[in-house]
Amino acid sequence: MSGQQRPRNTQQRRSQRVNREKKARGASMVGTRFEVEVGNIAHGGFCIARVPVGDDTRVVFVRHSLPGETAVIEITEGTEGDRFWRADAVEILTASADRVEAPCAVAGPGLCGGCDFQHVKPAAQRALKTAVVREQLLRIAKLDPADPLVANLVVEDCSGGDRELKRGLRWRTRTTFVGLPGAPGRKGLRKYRSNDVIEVDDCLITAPATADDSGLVTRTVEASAGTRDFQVASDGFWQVHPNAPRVLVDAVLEQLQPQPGEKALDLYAGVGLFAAYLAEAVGDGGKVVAIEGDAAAVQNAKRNLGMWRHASAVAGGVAEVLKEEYDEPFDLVVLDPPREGAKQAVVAQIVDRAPRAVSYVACDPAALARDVALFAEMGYRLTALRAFDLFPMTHHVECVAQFTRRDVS
Ligand SMILES: C[S@@+](CC[C@H](N)C(=O)[O-])C[C@H]1O[C@@H](n2cnc3c(N)ncnc32)[C@H](O)[C@@H]1O
Repeated sequence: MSGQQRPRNTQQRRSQRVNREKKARGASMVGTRFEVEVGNIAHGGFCIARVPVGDDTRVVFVRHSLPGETAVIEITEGTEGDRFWRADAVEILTASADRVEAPCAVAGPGLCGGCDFQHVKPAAQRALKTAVVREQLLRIAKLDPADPLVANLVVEDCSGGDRELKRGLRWRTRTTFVGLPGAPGRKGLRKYRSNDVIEVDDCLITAPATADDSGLVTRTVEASAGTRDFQVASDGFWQVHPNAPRVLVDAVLEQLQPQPGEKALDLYAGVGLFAAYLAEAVGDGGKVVAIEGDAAAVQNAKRNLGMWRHASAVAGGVAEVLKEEYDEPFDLVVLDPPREGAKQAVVAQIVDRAPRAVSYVACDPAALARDVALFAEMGYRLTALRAFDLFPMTHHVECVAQFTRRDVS
């Protein structure tokens, strides 16, 4: 379509707008190479580098690199006018002592987008994640670097001594493969920030026996507070790392210290993992309410909590159910929201119930940091923090944060 032609439909209008914006941002930088010194790790699995552009510098988010390395990077996204570019490290000139040969043959520039840290020793991966969690808490939640919760934070190894898990391999109990276009029967995974698929016959972070995809599956959790079975839809939410349920239940119970007779909320409850352990601990003089948005998960939570009359599972959005059905005090709250975090409305609802302790299971440290700031504004201090390496080889990290009302010692 020429510049003079009027766009005929929304798609053409959008593509005209995108072209105009691209022109304003200058020529594409994709494919351009620079030699850089790689700086700190950032949230998202890349390191920060800067390249000179005229009198200015440009920030570049570099994958497949490590802090302190010198490397040749190749720009993968960005135009001359953009404030930052994305790049892959395509040649390492001075390697970090933390660098290893990636165990996976499809990890690396332009290949599978599933892992970020295949080229990093497992212990060093945890150190990178520790740095990211700290940085988010300092920058977003404005915590003091000298605060022992920040200064002493260490992302914990969750392999439990298993040889493959210790190497960061064979931990994913669920992986969604996609069909390889034009090759029936062959499968793959998507490239980084792309819809292109790369063939992956054997994903090394995927556990050998993954769930089949029909009906219910039984998951057994052996936590310190006892062994329990849970019914989960095979396509429903369940913690992906085999040790995650145990590790998270132990951390949450350690933070909440539930007592007989107490009232507890399990928010974003899934099939009632935390609610079940809380129900046992508070006993029939107490009360546990699990709130979950996914109807199938709620049906399974009802089954999983069925043996306790003082425990119930309720379907609906957390903010709405709390407001409409549970506008009453609770002693304890555990929440495990999706990546975007709990946000203002839910934090305010939690604080309104005046719990003596809150345990917050967070899969995104930036969202956690935003919610730490909200809790602080509303009178709840961050009083304990643990972080777990439940997603080895990727930049993801799980945190469990305890908040305590300021007037509770
Ligand atoms: C990270 S999972 C946690 C599940 C559970 N705590 C567990 O460990 O198995 C988050 C859950 O929140 C649910 N969810 C997401 N947004 C919600 C909302 N606004 N209200 C209620 N549940 C929600 C999802 O369906 C999902 O089951």
